[in-house]
Amino acid sequence: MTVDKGLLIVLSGPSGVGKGTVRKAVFDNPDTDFKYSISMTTREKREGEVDGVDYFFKSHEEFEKLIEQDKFIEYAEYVGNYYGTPVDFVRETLENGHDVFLEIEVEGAKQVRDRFPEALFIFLAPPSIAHLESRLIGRGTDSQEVINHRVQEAKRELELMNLYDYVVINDSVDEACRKIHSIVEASHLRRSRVERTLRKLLLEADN
Ligand SMILES: Nc1nc2c(ncn2[C@@H]2O[C@H](COP(=O)(O)OP(=O)(O)O)[C@@H](O)[C@H]2O)c(=O)[nH]1
Ligand SMILES: Nc1ncnc2c1ncn2[C@@H]1O[C@H](COP(=O)(O)OP(=O)(O)O)[C@@H](O)[C@H]1O
Repeated sequence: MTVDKGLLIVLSGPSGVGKGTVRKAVFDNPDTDFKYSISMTTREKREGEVDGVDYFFKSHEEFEKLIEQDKFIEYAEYVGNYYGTPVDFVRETLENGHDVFLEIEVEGAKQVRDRFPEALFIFLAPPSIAHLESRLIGRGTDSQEVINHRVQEAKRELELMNLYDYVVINDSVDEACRKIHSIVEASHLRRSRVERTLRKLLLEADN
């Protein structure tokens, strides 16, 4: 562990909990100095989305070639499309001492745990299942059948919560953002303390 390297921050949670909304609010805050890792995806670009800003949009063939070349920290298939985190950007940015923020679904987050166990894992949870369902309905992007499926999936995904370092309830978006900022701050302080103590003990052991 070296504190001059950046911290990898992973925000995950069930579909419809508000990951995208909270992530946007975190990056709208001018005090945020984490770097957002733009994912690659094979899904269609939506109206208003910009290639290289919202996602790097790739064909299935391009994405599978990148998988073969081991270009992802993690990737997952989600509702019929691939989504993945490019490895080069994350490694270079962390090496340069900047914190990197990932907003990804739960399967991908599991893979990040294996490759970056020192990362900070934050689970975004809904205040209740009823809130989750009404947010999915309110978003207006899915049929009732897909919503029912997502709610069933979410119940399974909620059980993964205990694998995370922190759980943030997305009641108010502003409050969730504030909590994420203080969790990151606390993690930096903890890392510095641990490293200082470790250095001191190793120095003593050498003498
Ligand atoms: N595993 C993984 N999931 C991702 C990545 N990028 C985005 N996602 C997740 O993919 C899911 C679908 O994202 P998107 O198609 O933008 O739709 P929406 O967030 O449901 O409106 C969300 O849960 C995102 O958090 C990634 O690089 N890896
Ligand atoms: N704290 C919140 N209170 C009320 N509605 C919210 C909140 N957070 C997100 N939403 C709404 O819930 C829906 C799902 O949010 P979204 O960010 O798309 O979720 P995810 O990225 O986790 O799938 C959106 O319509 C969004 O506006």
